[in-house]
Amino acid sequence: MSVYTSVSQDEMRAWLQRYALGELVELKGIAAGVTNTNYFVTTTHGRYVLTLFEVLTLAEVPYFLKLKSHLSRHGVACPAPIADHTDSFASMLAGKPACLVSCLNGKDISHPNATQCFAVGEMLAQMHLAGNTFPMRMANPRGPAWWNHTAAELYQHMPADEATLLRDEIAHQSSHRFDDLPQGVIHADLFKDNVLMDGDRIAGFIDFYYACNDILLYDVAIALNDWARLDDGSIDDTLASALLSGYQSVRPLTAAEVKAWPLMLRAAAIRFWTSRLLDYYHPASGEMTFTKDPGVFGRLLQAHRQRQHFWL
Ligand SMILES: Nc1ncnc2c1ncn2[C@@H]1O[C@H](COP(=O)(O)OP(=O)(O)OP(=O)(O)O)[C@@H](O)[C@H]1O
Ligand SMILES: N[C@@H](CCO)C(=O)O
Repeated sequence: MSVYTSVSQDEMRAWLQRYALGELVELKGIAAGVTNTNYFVTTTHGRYVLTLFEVLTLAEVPYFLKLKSHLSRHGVACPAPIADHTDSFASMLAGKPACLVSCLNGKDISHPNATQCFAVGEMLAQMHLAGNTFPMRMANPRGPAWWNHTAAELYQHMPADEATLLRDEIAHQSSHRFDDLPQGVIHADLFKDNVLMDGDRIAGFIDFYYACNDILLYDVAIALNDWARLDDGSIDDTLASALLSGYQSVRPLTAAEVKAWPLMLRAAAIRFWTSRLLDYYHPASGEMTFTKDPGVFGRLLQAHRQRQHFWL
């Protein structure tokens, strides 16, 4: 399904000469994934994942690959990019920027248990600490400025009560400053489908393509809003507490973060409500889109606004 760009065995064999990875044994397309083309590549040296970037340019890719390399070198569970004989992580293949990363032994899960939520929180905090020494910088492409101007265009399409809620929440968020909160490298999209699990162990975080510099607590809120959310849209107290305990077992939250936490959960809900609304009302033309339900995040925002207890 998500093999948009086909790579032939011959093309792959020739491209592999750039690497010290032996000879091609098998090349197999991966059905999962929405944005990029991915293949499992087996060589005489081992198993790797090939990604052909369908949107990012060759100039844009190094930030993400260098970040993954940095995190992996620091022990954070994520794929390690493989460097070629020119010491580059990416080059063109079949007309697209392409890279090879280590293949992780795990699967994404849709119904995590508390142990798994604890492990995700713990690894996220490890990632935040390891990110402190990453020298490159990236602004958040989906921060408040983005949701502000994107939502302004969406209100006209939305049911009036939902538009009022989104408008009111964005105004409320704009009146708060979070400058005193710890910042660093964040994943910014740590949903369940972006973590491969091996039982209760994290095999690896994947899909770093929204990674950027921003408020660390915002990343925790994004993860909690997905990992602790049940099928009926409600947040499970046990899963939420487990994720936060895991996080704080590595990096305890500051007093300023504890104070900002309720609003941060709401900010994280706005981010994905807005992006899903955008996909819903304006699906990108010519692209195969798999629109996810925006309403989930509207209801979650409403629930967070009424919540009295925040698991801290
Ligand atoms: N390093 C890896 N090791 C093992 N499997 C991987 C690895 N990277 C990706 N996969 C598999 O490939 C699938 C698709 O990857 P991914 O979700 O990154 O696709 P994408 O199209 O690049 O991103 P998205 O779906 O978020 O737009 C994953 O669900 C996972 O099954
Ligand atoms: N994780 C996002 C999609 C990728 O940004 C969502 O579920 O809306």
